[in-house]
Amino acid sequence: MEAKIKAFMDEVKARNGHEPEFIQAVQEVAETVIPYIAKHDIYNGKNILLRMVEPERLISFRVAWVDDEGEIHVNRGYRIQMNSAIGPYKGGLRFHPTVNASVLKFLAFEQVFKNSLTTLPMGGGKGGSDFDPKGKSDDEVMRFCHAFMTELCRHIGPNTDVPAGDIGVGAREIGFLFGMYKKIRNEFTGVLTGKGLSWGGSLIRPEATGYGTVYFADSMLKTQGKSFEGKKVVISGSGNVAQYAAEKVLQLGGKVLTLSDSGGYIYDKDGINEEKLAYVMDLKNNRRGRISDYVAKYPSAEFRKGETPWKVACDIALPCATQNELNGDDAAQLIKNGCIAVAEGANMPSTPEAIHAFHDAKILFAPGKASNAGGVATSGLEMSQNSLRISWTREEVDQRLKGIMSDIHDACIEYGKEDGGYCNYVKGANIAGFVKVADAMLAQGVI
Ligand SMILES: NC(=O)C1=CN([C@@H]2O[C@H](COP(=O)(O)OP(=O)(O)OC[C@H]3O[C@@H](n4cnc5c(N)ncnc54)[C@H](OP(=O)(O)O)[C@@H]3O)[C@@H](O)[C@H]2O)C=CC1
Ligand SMILES: O=C(O)CCC(=O)C(=O)O
Repeated sequence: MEAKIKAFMDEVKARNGHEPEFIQAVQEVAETVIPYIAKHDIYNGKNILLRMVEPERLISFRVAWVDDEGEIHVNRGYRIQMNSAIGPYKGGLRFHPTVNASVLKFLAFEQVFKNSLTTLPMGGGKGGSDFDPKGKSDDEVMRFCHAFMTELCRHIGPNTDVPAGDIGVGAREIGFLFGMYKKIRNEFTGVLTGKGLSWGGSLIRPEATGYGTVYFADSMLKTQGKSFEGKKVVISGSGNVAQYAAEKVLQLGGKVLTLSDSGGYIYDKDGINEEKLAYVMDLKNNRRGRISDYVAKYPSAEFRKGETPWKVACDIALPCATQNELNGDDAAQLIKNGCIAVAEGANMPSTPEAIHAFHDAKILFAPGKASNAGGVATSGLEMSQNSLRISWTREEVDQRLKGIMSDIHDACIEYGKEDGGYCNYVKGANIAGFVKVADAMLAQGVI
């Protein structure tokens, strides 16, 4: 089996050698899915996984825009249309200086499995730009988004490809992107998700990724008769996912000790309660400030510059910032401090070494493609509401989100439970996600 996996990865590396994040994501899937394929005749000899690692379409384009001083800037825009076997391409747009083809291909690849796990009919895609919205005025962000959509609009549509937000793309950016799509195409349609409530958005979509991550972690804890009640929780990030993960942890009786951004993390030993979280939401979403500002408002908290929060002793860790933010040493520290569960709100935040450490220690570990799938699942619910031209209530969407997260948890258990009872959720998510897409690809022939 080792030889088979190596031969497969050699071929992937030969074609994508300069794309480390993409290779990392594929390696993790290959290690769990190739042994499964070997035991199931219908997939043998079809090169399904090799077809799945090649994007159906990779679009790259120039985005030229003018800043407030009249200076012209050029960024690179992308859309990776990875796999459409089970539905239109679906996945977020990331605006961040680290964006490149490797990062977006890893995200698009993960998205294929994640979207399959949601049980909704969505293929996988991802896109974005190396544009950095940080420090830009609202007008500059608007001009960039309009320029970006001027090209992207040719490649997307409600039955073709439906983008949404990700790092650096929130409600403000989705509004500007939607406005330009509508103007150019002269149609009001559900072409993006994460829209404002008065123009086609869904209740609970802003909360969905963070809430879903905590629902998934709660399901994992329940398998051991445990819950969030009274648990110390360490969270990284302070953006969309981190904020609503923190909100749900508080609702379930947990104590949130940390939040972070790329400048460092804040540690509040008294806990970040609802009032403090409301301050963070205003700071980040309206004033667009830094997490370090928290200690000026709440001086009993500490700001630890340039560090990640994994040294803080906790029961549960929720990495909700970015890829590879939690390495093998961090994992060892968490385990040493008695951490019992890790659920990824971000995409691929744990390095392979960290994941091996969690598995070796047999602690509960949920990979992002399972635990953060609530965001895209609720985007799928937004698409359904747009098609039906109706709006479901907050309670109705939340109930559906809970149901979907519980079904994903069950699917991971079905495919990931090992002898001795430990559930390898990475294996479970990869195989459960693979089966549905692979079966659709088999049915559709070699295309
Ligand atoms: N939004 C969604 O619905 C979904 C998001 N995700 C994933 O969740 C993660 C967070 O996304 P989201 O909350 O939407 O994004 P936001 O832009 O709202 O927030 C991102 C947060 O992560 C921090 N961050 C970004 N890059 C780094 C870095 N290199 N080092 C340390 N901190 C960093 C940011 O800090 P700073 O402001 O300093 O950059 C910010 O606090 C991403 O991995 C994303 O792919 C997954 C599923 C759905
Ligand atoms: O809501 C969506 O379509 C995309 C969410 C996303 O980008 C993700 O799940 O990583």
